[in-house]
Amino acid sequence: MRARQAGDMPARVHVDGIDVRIGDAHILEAVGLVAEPGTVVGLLGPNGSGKSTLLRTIFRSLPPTAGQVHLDRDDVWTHSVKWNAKQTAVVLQDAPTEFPLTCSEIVRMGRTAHKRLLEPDTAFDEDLCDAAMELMEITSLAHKVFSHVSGGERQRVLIARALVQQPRLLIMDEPTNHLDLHHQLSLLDLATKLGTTVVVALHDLNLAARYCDSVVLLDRGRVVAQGTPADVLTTERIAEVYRVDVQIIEHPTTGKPHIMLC
Ligand SMILES: Nc1ncnc2c1ncn2[C@@H]1O[C@H](COP(=O)(O)OP(=O)(O)OP(=O)(O)O)[C@@H](O)[C@H]1O
Repeated sequence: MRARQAGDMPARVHVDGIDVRIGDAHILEAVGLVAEPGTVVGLLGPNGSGKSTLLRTIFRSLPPTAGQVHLDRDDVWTHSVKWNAKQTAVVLQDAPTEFPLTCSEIVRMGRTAHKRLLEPDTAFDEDLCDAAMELMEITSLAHKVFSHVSGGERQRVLIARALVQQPRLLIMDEPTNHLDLHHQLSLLDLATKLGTTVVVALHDLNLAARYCDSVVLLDRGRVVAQGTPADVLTTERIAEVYRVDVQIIEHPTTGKPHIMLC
């Protein structure tokens, strides 16, 4: 399944000098990052370091106090919600569960950004939704009520909804949280193959090292380091930022850094 519409290119994301202040709290300070088109960029950092807040400024949910977010040449904050919905799909940590809708209806909602009000689904929409549900292994859940399925199943429904949106940028906030090991690996493997640009907040450093082209390490609202996982994830930095002693080896199969607790 392709994550984009024919003719649409994956976005280049440029976040520059982002500050977020809420009341007296300075939550993000001069944060910047670049996600090259079609790459997977991991946002890492301890609890409260600012990952979700940064993602919210990128998908136009929380206006920054200063700084800019560009998708290619477009400043997302100068465009409408509708425009942004055509570019960016978002999978968040805590999905509302009160919808009286089936899983299939939730997935179909992903097509809304590309349609006019009350425009019926086409055969193309149907095919896209069927393919996304198959890919996320949720076809058997199609007629189940979204709020009645498990946390991991709900997460996979929401990922399928994001895929049918055919975004140029896919943002995911700790998408592996509710997923079992098989679905964690297949989701991140899929992220590397979609061809769209992906910015994903992750807690699992080994998954980040394995699947991300580059990572941005945040601590207390500031970028500590960014670059390839091998450059950023050093024993010294992990000890400093996470307050945990680790050993790092080269994974015998993937050749990627593999982090082990001491
Ligand atoms: N609306 C708000 N008002 C005040 N403080 C806030 C608000 N939203 C977030 N914060 C604070 O900003 C900081 C960063 O929060 P954020 O959710 O971005 O962190 P995170 O890195 O995503 O954390 P986690 O890994 O726990 O999900 C936290 O200290 C949080 O308490």
